[in-house]
Amino acid sequence: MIKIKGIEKKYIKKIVLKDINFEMNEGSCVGILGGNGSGKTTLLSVLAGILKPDAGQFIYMGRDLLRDKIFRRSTVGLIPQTNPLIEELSAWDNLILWYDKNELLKALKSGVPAMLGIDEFLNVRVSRMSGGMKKRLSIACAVASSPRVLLMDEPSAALDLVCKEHIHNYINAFKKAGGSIILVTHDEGDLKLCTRHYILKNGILEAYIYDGDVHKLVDRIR
Ligand SMILES: Nc1ncnc2c1ncn2[C@@H]1O[C@H](COP(=O)(O)OP(=O)(O)OP(=O)(O)O)[C@@H](O)[C@H]1O
Repeated sequence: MIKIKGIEKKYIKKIVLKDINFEMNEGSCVGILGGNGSGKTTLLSVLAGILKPDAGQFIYMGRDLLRDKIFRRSTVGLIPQTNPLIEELSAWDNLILWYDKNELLKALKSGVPAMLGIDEFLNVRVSRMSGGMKKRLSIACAVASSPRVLLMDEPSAALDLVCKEHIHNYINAFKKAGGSIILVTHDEGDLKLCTRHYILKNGILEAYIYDGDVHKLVDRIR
């Protein structure tokens, strides 16, 4: 069981997150929805340890990941909105910054990089890659340490259908293997992968029952 308890965050005087609470089981995917500027990226940044919250806990296996840096590093993976890749380097050279060489060779045959089709563009420089190739490579880098909890910030934004399918297959496999995902998204396809949905609005997180009606969802987010 993963528990997010009482997360609060303000920037100078602007309160962005007010007492955020939710729980999730292993093998599930929680979708965080909300309008632009509602605080979704701030929430993921707090959970990833990039931003310090004003209050709150992120409990996994009874330990607070916000305070236990070493445990957090081996447990949580973040796939940010903007890719963390080095533009001048090839896919291989980026991957080798995250993986041990033998592990990488194995992973390219049967691990996440293989599932995401990265072997097809191993020697291509990041600066010459499409958005979809960069996103797939970012995911492969983020999961090098086999995290049990993945934080994904709009993984499907601006991707074509083939690339979305690669990423959706990966998300499903990750859940099936018992991993947990907190997914910030605006994408209809991503919403279907989520076992539960929440809307973040005016700093408050509320549960939402998504029934496939996007118009209803848009009205609620507005
Ligand atoms: N470093 C910062 N300093 C001050 N205000 C910030 C900072 N980062 C974000 N904000 C403000 O906090 C609010 C939440 O921003 P955040 O990026 O978390 O929203 P979001 O829901 O992820 O938006 P989007 O959907 O556009 O990516 C916004 O009003 C934003 O302007």
